Amino acid sequence: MTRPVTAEQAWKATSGRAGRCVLFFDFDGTLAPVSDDPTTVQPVAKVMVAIDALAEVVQRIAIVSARPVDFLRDRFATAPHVDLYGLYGLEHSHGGGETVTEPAALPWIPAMEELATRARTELPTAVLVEYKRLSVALHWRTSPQLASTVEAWATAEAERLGLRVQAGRMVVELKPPVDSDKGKVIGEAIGSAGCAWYFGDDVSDIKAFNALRAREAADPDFFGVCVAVANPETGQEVASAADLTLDSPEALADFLTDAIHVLR
Ligand SMILES: O=P(O)(O)OC[C@H]1O[C@H](O[C@H]2O[C@H](CO)[C@@H](O)[C@H](O)[C@H]2O)[C@H](O)[C@@H](O)[C@@H]1O
Repeated sequence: MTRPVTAEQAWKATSGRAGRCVLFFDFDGTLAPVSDDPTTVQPVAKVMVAIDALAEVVQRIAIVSARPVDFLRDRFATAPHVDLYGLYGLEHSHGGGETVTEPAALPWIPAMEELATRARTELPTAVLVEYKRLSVALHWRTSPQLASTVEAWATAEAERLGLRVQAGRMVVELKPPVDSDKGKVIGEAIGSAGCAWYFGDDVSDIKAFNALRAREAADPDFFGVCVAVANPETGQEVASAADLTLDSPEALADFLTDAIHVLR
């Protein structure tokens, strides 16, 4: 299909191949509204209802997130058919099965634990340190004036320890130097699907968009749709890279609910 597409055109094109289509979703800011406390967020209830219904018509549904799989499993406990890719693909779990961790990342667990402890000691107490076993996220949402302090600390630690830095919405994350990102996840997880949608809100999701584009370029029969969930923090960068833009996780819930009727 020649771009730009409308939502109606995109779902219509999907309906002819729904059984060969994968729906990929980012979590924070896409399925769940952003809030100050990362530990308490939940997906929008109506999204969960729509995902359940869509799972019956599409080939597969997967979450591709920077969160650990355990966190995602807790949120998707009622939807074991949803595949989970956590920590940018360093962990995954399929069909409610065990969590598999990328072996190359395992030796980094002690360094990450130590890093989180030092972050709590060395950074201002207003910075929220989120230890995720294989990565550490440093949040300044409740104290935006600390952004440059946190970024400078993270950059210095990344250089000192040989870690990778991932920027996000009022957060910077330190990760092991293991090749894994949302683009790589999508490139591998698409498998032999004939169609895929990716929904995301943050800069790390652009790599997933690019992976769909690359697949489309390599396979003219493949149909990919990239959807941005808009927000003032990532601004135009994600929206510009997408085919379609939605206003919020709540708008995504309505969008998916409408799609059920087209795909059935
Ligand atoms: O890949 P994602 O699922 O989108 O995860 C990205 C980051 O999401 C979380 O942080 C973001 O959401 C928090 C809760 O709403 C918010 O407080 C924070 O400001 C956002 O950056 C998560 O806590 C991070 O670990 C993820 O990297």
